[in-house]
Order: sequence, then structure tokens, then C-alpha cells
Amino acid sequence: MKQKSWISIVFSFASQCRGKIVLSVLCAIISVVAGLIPYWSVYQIITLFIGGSPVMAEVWKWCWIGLGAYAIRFLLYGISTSLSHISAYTILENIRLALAQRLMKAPLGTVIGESVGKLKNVLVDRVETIELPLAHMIPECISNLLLPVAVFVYLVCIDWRMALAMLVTLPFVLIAFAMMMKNFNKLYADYMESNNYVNGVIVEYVEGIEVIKAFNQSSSSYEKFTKAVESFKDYTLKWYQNSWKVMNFVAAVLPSTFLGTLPIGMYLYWNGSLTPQDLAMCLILSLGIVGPLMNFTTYINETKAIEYAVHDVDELLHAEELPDTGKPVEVPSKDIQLQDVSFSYDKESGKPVLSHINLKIPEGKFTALVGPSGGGKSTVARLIARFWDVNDGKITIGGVDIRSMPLAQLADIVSFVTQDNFLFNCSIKENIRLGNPDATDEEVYAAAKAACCDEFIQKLDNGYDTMAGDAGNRLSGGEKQRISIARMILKNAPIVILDEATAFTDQENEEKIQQSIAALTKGKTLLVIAHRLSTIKNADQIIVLQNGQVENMGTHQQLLDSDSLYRDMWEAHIGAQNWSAGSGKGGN
Ligand SMILES: Nc1ncnc2c1ncn2[C@@H]1O[C@H](COP(=O)(O)OP(=O)(O)OP(=O)(O)O)[C@@H](O)[C@H]1O
Repeated sequence: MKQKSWISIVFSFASQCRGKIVLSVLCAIISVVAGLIPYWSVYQIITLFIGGSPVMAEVWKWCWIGLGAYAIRFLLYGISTSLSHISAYTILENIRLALAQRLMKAPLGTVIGESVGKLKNVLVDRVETIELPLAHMIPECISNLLLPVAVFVYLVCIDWRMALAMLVTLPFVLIAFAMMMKNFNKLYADYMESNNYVNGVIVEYVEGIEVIKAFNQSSSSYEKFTKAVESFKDYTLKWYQNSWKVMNFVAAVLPSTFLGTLPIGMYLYWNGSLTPQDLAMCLILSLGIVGPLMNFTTYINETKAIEYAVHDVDELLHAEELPDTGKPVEVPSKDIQLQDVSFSYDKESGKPVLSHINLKIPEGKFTALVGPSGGGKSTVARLIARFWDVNDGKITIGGVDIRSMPLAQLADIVSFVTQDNFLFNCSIKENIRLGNPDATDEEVYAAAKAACCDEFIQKLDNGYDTMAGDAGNRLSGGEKQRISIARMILKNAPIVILDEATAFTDQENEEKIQQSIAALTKGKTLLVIAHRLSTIKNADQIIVLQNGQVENMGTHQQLLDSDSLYRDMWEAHIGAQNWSAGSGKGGN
């Protein structure tokens, strides 16, 4: 498929501001035309003086016309720039919103699989790269290009030979640019790739600073970081060295329009084919176009930067999307069934994580998933929440395939709490309220009490109004988990999935939370994944999962009697508990 040009991609986000862009371009063009009028006025004044005994009123008239045009030029330029800035920011807003929507619709695996650095780079830096040139290119690029063209046409009207003389240095500049452009694309692509990489490594370095410190890896000894920074410097210099010689040459040669216009102009004047006023006018104009032409050359780099940024954005915007029907469906009951489900995280080459699994999680009952590490327990939970789609088979809720349910409807009926508990940088109260944006403060406090977090929240400087960002560093893993459970309680969804949701919580609090969860999830479909088997021994049904296969299922007692794997796990758990209690570790 042919890649769309960056201009068409950018303008596909400009539907709300097309009128403003057109107006901005119009103002820029009129501003350019108005910018030529002062030259015309000067020409008229010179003609008056050369003609001898000028009428002062006429001279003043041309002065005022020149001044008026100059003022109009800047007024229109200002309007054009304002409109182009409004348009650029509108386009940026639309791009960011589209990116955020796309991330929400992408399978979680695609989002998690990308490095945070790369995503941040696209969402923040790359999108920002588009703003400045876009806002300035519309008015400035147009005027910087149109002005020399208009001057050239004007010179042709005065004397075509002078117009050509003005271009005498242009071939040298074009040859130099052609030479620079030979390697430019490749060097710029390398530079951008290296820029992406260094961004990713820096974010990883900051996120992993705890581990880096713990293992005594300073920024100089953390090899990946050092290499990334060094290679970025190398690529930047390579790209810069390729352009700076040409840019300096252009900066020296391009303004030398005099080299052509002065000798040829003098020759034509002595020849009698150019009047002194025309000669003066041609010399003034040929100098006047130097600035705009120099400005125009700076857009070569800017255009490339936008092109790359837009293509990165476009790539993310076309990331794989989970099909979403959008049409709410009737879900008659809340029992969950996995029918012949197979799944692999890497469809092409990965080994299957789940193979032809069949299991039923009945409505209103407490089901537990247990098994050795890596057996696929969390994968089952994530597939039910549709973080990914199954490769084969299907998952149904109340007999309805979850793929035919809108994602929003599924998210409404399923509460999913994992061990990675993310707190947004808003107050603790608002973090809990995310579970149900309509909940009153009293409901938030009640949920916090049920999740055993009221006590430690009250002790924070501003209680429930403490910002999670400030408190986040002071909250333990267990405390953050309890806030997530409070969120889940507030959400009050009919299906609750807890994936090691209390793993970091101490024994005393865990028992309280378990009781609270048991009370609050009565009548709900509850699926719990836990390594501490004592927390799930009262489950109505325990499913043992090993190597992506259902090994066995039954109640705690049935499995103890019939399943050696479960019995071993239970004995190991009880042994660890006794050891822990005996050694006074206080764990579970
Ligand atoms: N995002 C992922 N991308 C690729 N492979 C993954 C991903 N998440 C898990 N896996 C792999 O899938 C397999 C099953 O993982 P899963 O987390 O479902 O097991 P689990 O039984 O929940 O393990 P644990 O008890 O240790 O949490 C493992 O081999 C794991 O390495």
C-alpha cells in the first residue's frame, strides 16, 4: 500500500479548522503583496526626484502609501500567524485524542509491548515537533517563497535581463543542496531512529533507577545508557556535519545577488537601456529577497522533522485494534465459559500459553485459579477482561461471546484488580472514585473502610485529599493494593477478578480484606488467583492450571483427596506458613 504523504495525514486532522487555514494562507498572500508596495513607493519617489523638482505633496503621498502598506503587511501577517497557531494547536489536539483513543482500543499487549519511552516520545515529543513548523510554515513558508517569486515577476516587468541577473548565484545553491540531499534522507532517518532509541533508554533508566542503584550501576557503568547516549551524539554529529557545510555555503552565496545585478545593471545603464530609477529599484529588490530566501531554506530540516513525526504518529494510529461492535448486547447471566480456548502472546512464533482449555466459572460463585508459576492463570484472567483476544475457541459471558460485546459494556460488568496497582496523580479520594465516578464521598469512605484502607489514609497529611503522587512514594505495595480493592468495591460490577490482588498485604489485613471481599461479592461471579492457598480454600470451585492445561478442578477437600499437585502445593504453603510463624517473620 502506498504510504500517505505527511501533508494529507496532517490535514485529515484539520476538519474543524480548514476555514482558518485557508484564511491564514489568504492573509499571508495579501501580506506578501502589501510587502511589495513600499518598494513600489520608493520607486515612485526615486522617479520623482530623478525627474527634477519633485512636488512634495506627491512625495508625501507615496511615503504614506508605502507606510500604510507596510502596516497592513504586518497586521495581516499577525492575523495569519494567529490563525495558523490556532489551527496547529487544534490539529495537535485532534492527533493526541486520536492516539489516546487508539491506545484504548489496542490490545493491551500491543500497548505494554511498546516501550514507555517510545510511546511518550510519540504522544508528547513527536506531536509537539509538528506544532512549531506547522504554525509557522503556513504563513512564513508561503510569504518567504511568494515574495521572491513576486519580486522576480516584478523585475521581469522592469527588465527581464535584470531578473535573470538576480538569479546568477542560484545554480550554485541548487547544486550544493542537491549534494546535501543525496545523503540527507538516510542520515536523518538514522538520526531519528537513534533519537527514538535514546528516548526509550532514558525513560527505562529513570523508571529502573531503583534496580540500577541496588545493583550499583551508575549512569556511566550502565552500559546500555552510555552506549545509547554516545550513539545519539554520533548520529547527530554525522547528520549535522552533512548539512552545516552546505548551509554555510548557501548562507554565503545566496545573499550575493549583487554579483549579478550590479555589473549587469551598470552595463545596461551605460548602454542606455536601463533608467537610473529602474537600476536603483532592481538593486533594492534583489537585496530585499535575500532574507526570505534564507528563511525558506531553514524549512528543509523542519519539513523532514514533521514528516518523520507524522509517520510515527500514523504508525501508532494504525496499530492493531481490538474489534469493537459498539452495539450493547443482552447478557442474560454472568457465568463465564472458556470453550476450547488456545492462546499465545506471540501469534506467529510464540509457544502456546493456553491449549484447548475448557472451563466454567459459574455465576454467583467463588472460583479460584491455582497452579505453578507460569501455568497461565493471569492469562486466563486477562483474556476474560479482553486485554487480548483468544487465538482459538471463545470466551462467553452468559452465553454471549465477549468479542461481540462492546468493550465498554464488558468493562462495566467486569472488575479486574491485579497486583500492579496504578495510582493516578490526583487525590486518593479521586483515585478510589475512579471505580464509580458518580459515587458520593460517603460511598468512597465506605468502600475504603471495607478495603481496610481508611485507617492509613486518615493518617496522611491531607487524609483523603492527599495527592496520590505525593503519597505514592510513602504508600506500601499493600496499601496501594487496598486502594485498588476499594476502587473495585465502589465499582460494584457483577463479575470480580482478583489476580494476586492482596499479595502484598500483611496477614492481619489480608484476613480482614478477604472477609470484606467475601461479604461484598456475595452473589457475584468471583474469580480469584492467589498463591496463598489459605485465602481460597473456601472457594466453591478450585481450578488447578498447569502448563496451560486444566489439571483438575473441585473443592479444596476434593482436590486434597484426589490431586497430588494440589496436595503438594497445599503442603508447601502450610509448611511455609508454619516456618514463617515459627521464625517470627510474620508472613503468611
Ligand atoms: N505479556 C506477555 N508477553 C509474552 N509472554 C507472556 C506475557 N505475559 C505472560 N507471558 C508468558 O505466558 C506464560 C503464562 O504466564 P501467566 O502470567 O499467565 O502465568 P501465571 O500462572 O499467572 O504465573 P504467576 O503465578 O507466576 O503469575 C508464562 O510463560 C509467561 O512468561
